[in-house]
Amino acid sequence: MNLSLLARHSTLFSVLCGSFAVSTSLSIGLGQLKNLSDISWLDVLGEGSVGLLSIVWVFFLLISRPPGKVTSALVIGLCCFLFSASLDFYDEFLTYQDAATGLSMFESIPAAIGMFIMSYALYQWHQEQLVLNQQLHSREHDLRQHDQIDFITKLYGADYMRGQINNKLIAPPHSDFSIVMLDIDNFDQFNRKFGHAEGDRLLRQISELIIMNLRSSDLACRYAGDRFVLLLPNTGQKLALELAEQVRQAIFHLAYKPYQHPQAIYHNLTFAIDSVRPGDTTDNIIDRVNRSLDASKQLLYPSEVAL
Ligand SMILES: Nc1nc2c(ncn2[C@@H]2O[C@H](COP(=O)(O)OP(=O)(O)OP(=O)(O)O)[C@@H](O)[C@H]2O)c(=O)[nH]1
Repeated sequence: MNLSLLARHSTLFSVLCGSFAVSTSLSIGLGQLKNLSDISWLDVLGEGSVGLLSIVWVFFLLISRPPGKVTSALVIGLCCFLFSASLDFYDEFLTYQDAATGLSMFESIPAAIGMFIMSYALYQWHQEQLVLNQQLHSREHDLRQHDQIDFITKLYGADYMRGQINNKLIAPPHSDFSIVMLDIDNFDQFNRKFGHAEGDRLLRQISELIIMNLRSSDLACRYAGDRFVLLLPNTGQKLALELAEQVRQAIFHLAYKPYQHPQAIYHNLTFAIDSVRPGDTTDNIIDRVNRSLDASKQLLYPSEVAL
């Protein structure tokens, strides 16, 4: 279970605690304890479970979704629901005098409002998912092999990439096929300054930007660490250069804000391009583009790249 998103939802966490605190104070302030014999334990179990499960739902939302309008609406809707559920739960232990009977009369109103808010948010979530599915579809070429997907970036890994290059080499006719290898500059420094979890988040965002800038026929893979490979079928070197430069520009303009760091951090990529030549094998293409990238890095950062 990845809890890294939890720390970014402090406001929503306060809303959850606030709704719980208000319902508890209202109930305790206005009610009087029932006799034990008047308590229906079956109702306590049922209503207690509803409240508890609402909290579990909020927890899973907070660890699954990034901050944003849809997440806020889902959590606020659930908090309204939890507000009613907790009043209902306290009802089982408390009786209210005439002046406070309004509380039990109106206790279901927040739940209804919460359901409306959640319905709206679920519709927005559905729209969001349609866009994501479209992106997934375009990067997958109809074939998804889950065991070959990189856990952090959700891109295909190096093994899948090798398989795809192999297939391309053995399948005639041999049209233009270019390979771009990209490497994030100074990623190690970023990792050391902001931590590994932030590094993972940055890798994810960069991967999403890469996908968004590719055509439906292209494939992006995570080769290793901060190094990515783009496989571009039916693409000569000139077009490959244009595509790689578009990706570089997109990432260069990503204003990435690490957690609790007010200033945006910008990143550059270095890339190398190669095209399949007659008699090539998968290993020598990868080796060639790898060496070409190392050479470019060495020119840009002479002291950092090992020979
Ligand atoms: N957060 C995170 N870091 C990773 C992962 N895999 C590799 N790294 C880190 O990526 C960094 C790669 O370092 P380098 O190869 O020196 O890359 P660099 O700092 O970009 O240096 P240049 O390529 O010369 O610009 C190291 O700090 C690795 O620990 C990962 O999955 N997540």
